[in-house]
Amino acid sequence: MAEDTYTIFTGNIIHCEKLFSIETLENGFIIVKGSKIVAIDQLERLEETKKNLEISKWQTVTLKDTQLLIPGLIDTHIHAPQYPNAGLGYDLPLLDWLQKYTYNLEAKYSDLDFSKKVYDAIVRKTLGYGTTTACYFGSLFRKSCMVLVDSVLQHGQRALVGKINMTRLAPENYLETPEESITETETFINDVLDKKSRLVKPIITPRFALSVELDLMKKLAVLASKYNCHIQTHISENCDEVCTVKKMFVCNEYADVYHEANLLTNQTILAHGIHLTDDELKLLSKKGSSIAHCPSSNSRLQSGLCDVRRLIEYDVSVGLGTDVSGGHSPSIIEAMRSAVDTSIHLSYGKPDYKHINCYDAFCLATLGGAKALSLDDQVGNFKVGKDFDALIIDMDVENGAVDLLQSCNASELLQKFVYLGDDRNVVSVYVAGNKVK
Ligand SMILES: Nc1nc2[nH]cnc2c(=O)[nH]1
Ligand SMILES: [Zn+2]
Repeated sequence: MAEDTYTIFTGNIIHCEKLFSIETLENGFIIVKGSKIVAIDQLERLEETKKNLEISKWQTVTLKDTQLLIPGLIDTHIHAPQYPNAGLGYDLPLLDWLQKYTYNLEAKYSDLDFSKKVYDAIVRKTLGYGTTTACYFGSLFRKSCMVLVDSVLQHGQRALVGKINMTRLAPENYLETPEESITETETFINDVLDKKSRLVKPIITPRFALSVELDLMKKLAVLASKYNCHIQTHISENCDEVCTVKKMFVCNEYADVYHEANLLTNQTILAHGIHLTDDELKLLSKKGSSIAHCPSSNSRLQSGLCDVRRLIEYDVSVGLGTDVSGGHSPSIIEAMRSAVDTSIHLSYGKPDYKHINCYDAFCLATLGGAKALSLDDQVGNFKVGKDFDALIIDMDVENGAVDLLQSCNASELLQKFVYLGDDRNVVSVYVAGNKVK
């Protein structure tokens, strides 16, 4: 959208106003100027608002009764190079799965043509499912990670992109020395910053504690501080992983390792966190570090059931992640369903346990993700002043998975979307006011 033109969206609007409360406007409007939301209200106040804002030129997008305007979905944890393995190799738990399937695939990304092919595909696919912001793990290879950055820029997604750091416990051709790890990461950060994009930022990405020695982690924390960068890694995903970390680092808790390395900041996002202890959750809460909840992956790799309710009670920010290809699906719609299922499974036999519902999952996939990535000053809901990252959902599309067969109000359309929706129901995608689908 040109900076001086206004676009007025009218129709059903739903967003997570604050965690975990939904605002529904059955007959509402949002006014967008350039990349920003300048007004949101009930339709009867549109004329008055246009007058107040002195809007003389605008275009209108009028939603159908079967359509819904919602904030863009946020994937807080996804491995772009693992996309070719989505749906494959779920016969092994985490540590064996990494050795047998994952590192061998990721080692292929020294090939930049292969990188381009896969990265274009995953960025287009996630945008198609309505992921307006993605927090990507790349591969070990800096140049390949820049190919991912270029795909993201080309297709107009908002993203954090990380070059993995990994110096041990993988095949020879997929390791770097600690010296290379630091210099390549700093070069990568500068190369991404040189793109001068508002939408795409670098993120420091030590793979997990087993891949990187403490001294290197400390140096990466210094880089994060120097460039004010986000940090991402994995934590407490699998019981064998937790035991091995405790033995290798001679520590009481997994989180102590990251704490000692100064990697726990309020811009740190940790994937999984299934087996965290109460003390670790207190530490994460104190540090303002967040969890990327990846329920599909937790099932596919038989890692366990992550209790999101418990994380929220400890005041730890939570977003949703697909964790492709630990997770089989690149869709955050699927992750919302899986988050509800996991929570219901945890509630069995506990009469007082309040499992999360589809509205909670929607909050996690939007404002929750934005908070987890510390991007909630920019995205996550339709507050005036934020960027317009949004989806038009239509639950009555031809050849979709859903036959609507009755009229539905806005809340019912959202329920249908969470439980039955897929990319065919995501008819338009906007990132910072630009229509990218
Ligand atoms: N799910 C998952 N967990 C990890 N822990 C370390 N690396 C990985 C990975 O690639 N996927
Ligand atoms: Zn992961």
